[in-house]
Amino acid sequence: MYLLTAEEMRAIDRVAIEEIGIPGVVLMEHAALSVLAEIEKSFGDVKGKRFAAFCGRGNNGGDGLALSRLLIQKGAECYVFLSGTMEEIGGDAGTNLGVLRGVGGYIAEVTQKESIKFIEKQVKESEVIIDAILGTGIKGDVRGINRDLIEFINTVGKPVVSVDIPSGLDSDTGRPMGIAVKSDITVTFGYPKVGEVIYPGAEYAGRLVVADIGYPARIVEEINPAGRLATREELPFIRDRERDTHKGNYGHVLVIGGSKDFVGAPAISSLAALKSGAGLVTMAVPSCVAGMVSGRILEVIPLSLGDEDGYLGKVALDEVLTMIDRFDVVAVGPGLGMGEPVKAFMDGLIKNCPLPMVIDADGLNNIEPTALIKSKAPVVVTPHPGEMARLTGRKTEDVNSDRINITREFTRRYKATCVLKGARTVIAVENRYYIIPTGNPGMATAGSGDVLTGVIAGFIGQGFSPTDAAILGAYVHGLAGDMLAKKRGEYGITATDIASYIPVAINELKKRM
Ligand SMILES: NC(=O)C1=CN([C@@H]2O[C@H](COP(=O)(O)OP(=O)(O)OC[C@H]3O[C@@H](n4cnc5c(N)ncnc54)[C@H](OP(=O)(O)O)[C@@H]3O)[C@@H](O)[C@H]2O)[C@@H](O)CC1
Ligand SMILES: Nc1ncnc2c1ncn2[C@@H]1O[C@H](COP(=O)(O)OP(=O)(O)O)[C@@H](O)[C@H]1O
Ligand SMILES: [K+]
Repeated sequence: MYLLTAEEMRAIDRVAIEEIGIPGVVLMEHAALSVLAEIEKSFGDVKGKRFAAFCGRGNNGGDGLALSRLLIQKGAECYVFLSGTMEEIGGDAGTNLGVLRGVGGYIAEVTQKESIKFIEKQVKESEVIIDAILGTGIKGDVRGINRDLIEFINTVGKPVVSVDIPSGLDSDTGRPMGIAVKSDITVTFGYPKVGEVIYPGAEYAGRLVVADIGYPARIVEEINPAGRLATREELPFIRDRERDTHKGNYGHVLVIGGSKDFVGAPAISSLAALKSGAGLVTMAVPSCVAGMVSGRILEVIPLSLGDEDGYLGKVALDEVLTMIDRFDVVAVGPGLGMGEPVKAFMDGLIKNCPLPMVIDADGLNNIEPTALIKSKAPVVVTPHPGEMARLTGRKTEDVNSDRINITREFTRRYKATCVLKGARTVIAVENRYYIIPTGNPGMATAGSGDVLTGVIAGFIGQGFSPTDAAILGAYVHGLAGDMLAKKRGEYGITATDIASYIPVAINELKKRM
């Protein structure tokens, strides 16, 4: 699903209204009708119910005024609070103000903070608050009475429905512009806005409903926004397995990892690759830990490589490269540890490996990103924000505050599909990026990233392109976590639990495809 910035949304509005000739007030009516429909769906028949609608002076306020009139016509009581005076409202919003007055709606002008105490009673009597103060037209930090009203709405303790976007939220960054409404439901028009699906914006938006208000599809296609929200319907298609096939048809994944410091990580990735449907998985670890890990997963083929003081190094590299044509894809990094031998191993592997690679964890911690440019085959990197910080010479907080741009920049510079993990994983591929909506804080647990590495490699082995495998893998990984959390709660989920749910998640997805 397209994911839009405020500028892209404005361009769509402009083409729809000025070039195609759809009157703005028609779009506004559709917008209001779509919010009404969602209110009826969520709160039932509106007849006899009380609403408090806060309307700003721009078009977002106009949507709110049209909605208030529709509510009144359906038999609801609706107090309308304008953040300004009626004279200040013009254009399509002005038209709707006129119509609302025509049907006899109650309208109060709230122009200063001191007046809020006079409306408190009416607001507290209302069952639902409608937030139509600010939309995508916000400029700078929220000022004046709009700020006071947002502050007030957040203290009332009634369900809030936001029109298009929670007032005060930046449509592009998902950050409040000083302050923002904390909504229960946001009905957004046309397409979701970037800031509504990434954090912290997603938390402000509450349940996000995307409403079609009649923008012709060709407008967005021509604008071709870079952002996409990964949705079930648009995921790479997972085919049924053909009957006359064997394990050789589903890819042989080579997982390389482990060191004297970490023994479990490559095993978790190997298990996950199998759970994603890989035909064969070989797990290569330094010989010093081979005895500890091989045999833990009976289905995995163990491969013991030469070790250098407990780490993989040059000898291991030669061994891997000699037998590389036995495999279809390499997943490298989990548990490798740090140090010179590992650096040499990773450097040589990236330069010489002819197979697609998924590089994670210490596979990333031991390289400079410029090394990726020299890879012979497509590479997927799966850093968490800490790893991304090291790769790009930033602080982790800085990575997290600009996740999309940093991920896109990484892919552009180093020619690798980049998966930046964390709440709302971002995946950059060439000139697009995807936000993965699945996953939950229960997945913030040791080894859950190793599961993702195995799943992506497993999908590449089964014939998905590395970018498709990254998108599908991240979605499935998060869905497995969500299904687990739904069943058992978010506490105490382990990485192997997530791996064991990968087949369940794939099955669930296939049902809807
Ligand atoms: N016809 C269309 O295009 C359609 C548009 N649609 C709807 O319109 C919305 C976009 O409308 P928009 O562009 O009018 O801007 P909007 O979000 O109402 O904000 C402007 C108002 O906010 C104020 N304000 C701004 N910044 C502020 C700040 N920092 N602090 C305080 N105040 C601030 C600004 O005040 P001013 O600068 O004038 O003092 C002005 O009053 C969009 O989200 C969707 O809901 C749909 O109906 C479909 C058709
Ligand atoms: N709050 C969250 N919401 C969604 N996904 C999360 C959340 N926390 C963690 N995850 C997911 O869990 C995985 C954690 O990976 P990572 O940090 O590499 O862990 P590890 O290094 O222990 O394997 C990532 O895929 C990440 O997206
Ligand atoms: K709003």
